[in-house]
Amino acid sequence: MILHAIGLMSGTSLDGLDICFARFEKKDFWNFDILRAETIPYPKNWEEKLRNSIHLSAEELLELHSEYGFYLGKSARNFIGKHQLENVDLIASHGHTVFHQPQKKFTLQIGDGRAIKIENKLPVIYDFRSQDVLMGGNGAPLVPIGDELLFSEYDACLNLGGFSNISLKINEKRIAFDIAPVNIVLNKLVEKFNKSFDENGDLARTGKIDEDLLFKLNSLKFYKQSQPKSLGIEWCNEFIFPEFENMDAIDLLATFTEHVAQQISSVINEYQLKNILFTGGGTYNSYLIQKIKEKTTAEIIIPEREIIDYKEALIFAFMGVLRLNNEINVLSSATGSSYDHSSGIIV
Ligand SMILES: Nc1ncnc2c1ncn2[C@@H]1O[C@H](COP(=O)(O)OP(=O)(O)OP(=O)(O)O)[C@@H](O)[C@H]1O
Ligand SMILES: CC(=O)N[C@H]1[C@@H]2OC[C@@H](O2)[C@@H](O)[C@@H]1O[C@H](C)C(=O)O
Repeated sequence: MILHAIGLMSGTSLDGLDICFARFEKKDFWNFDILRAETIPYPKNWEEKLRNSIHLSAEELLELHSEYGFYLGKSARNFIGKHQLENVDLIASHGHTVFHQPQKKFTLQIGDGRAIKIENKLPVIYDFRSQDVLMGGNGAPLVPIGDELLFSEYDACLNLGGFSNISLKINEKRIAFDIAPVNIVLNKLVEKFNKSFDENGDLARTGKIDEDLLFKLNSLKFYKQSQPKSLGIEWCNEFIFPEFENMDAIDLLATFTEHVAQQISSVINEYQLKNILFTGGGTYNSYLIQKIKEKTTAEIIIPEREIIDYKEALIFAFMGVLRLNNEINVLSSATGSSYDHSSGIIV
């Protein structure tokens, strides 16, 4: 079986919309080939709209859900036109997460899939997380199904995005969980320097680690919880940002980078991982990578740019393919829901 799919992913860092067009073929195993991929940076007004979405009234949020759906649909249409793609079988869209509170059984990714369908007249699969949280799961992370079926040659896959999450296999069972917030915090800290991110970790490199703050951060309850577990921006607002009052921004960057490196390496060491595939924009933060390497003997594998940047969009495209075939696309061992299932609304 061969299917060609587009995956749309809007990450927590709000740097842009990742679009990945890939070919998937199932023989004994699934194979993939990324054919085209692109990040469409958000225009300032869209970045702001999405960033402010948590403060909207219910009515305004519904309006944004439609408007952003058309934005996604048009972006996919432009991408198809620009690359003259004639064989797209489906579009799978993650949407943009506004609220994520699995303990209260809700999660919201805006960007109405029906609007994407109107713009493209192709099968669209969207809303991949809600079913899982209704079933008592965390609704995240979802990419482990792709790690399991497309990247099984690695001991573990680790994503350094807005948050850091890992998926790994123990006793033939794939588990996954969020490790710590990463770029969502680092990006906020560099706003003071009129930058959108700490390129290669160069600012953090010059700062001084505040041992008291480091201890406080490492003592947060989340780090002691057992998996499955996941983080949301609400958690950073409540537990991370209040710790930052009155401190030098450079030292905060240095301390937080050290904190992330410690949390990540402690997971690598705890599970005695031998080789780990690193992806997500934080992989370009050479200072953070250097710090992680100093704290573990595991092999850190940094793949080609296409995989670093588009693995998540690729896996959402793949989840759409699985959904269309009615195959399992959410692993309950990763999300903590009651059983493996095939998730996503098809229109
Ligand atoms: N050269 C670089 N040096 C340091 N950090 C970088 C570099 N390039 C990208 N980044 C970081 O990576 C971020 C983007 O990463 P990515 O696109 O993986 O995040 P995301 O998809 O929004 O997150 P998530 O996976 O949590 O949804 C940027 O906002 C920036 O913080
Ligand atoms: C609720 C939500 O959007 N979670 C994202 C977020 O960004 C990274 C981390 O937090 C991960 O749990 C998840 O995304 C990835 C793609 C996932 O579900 O696997």
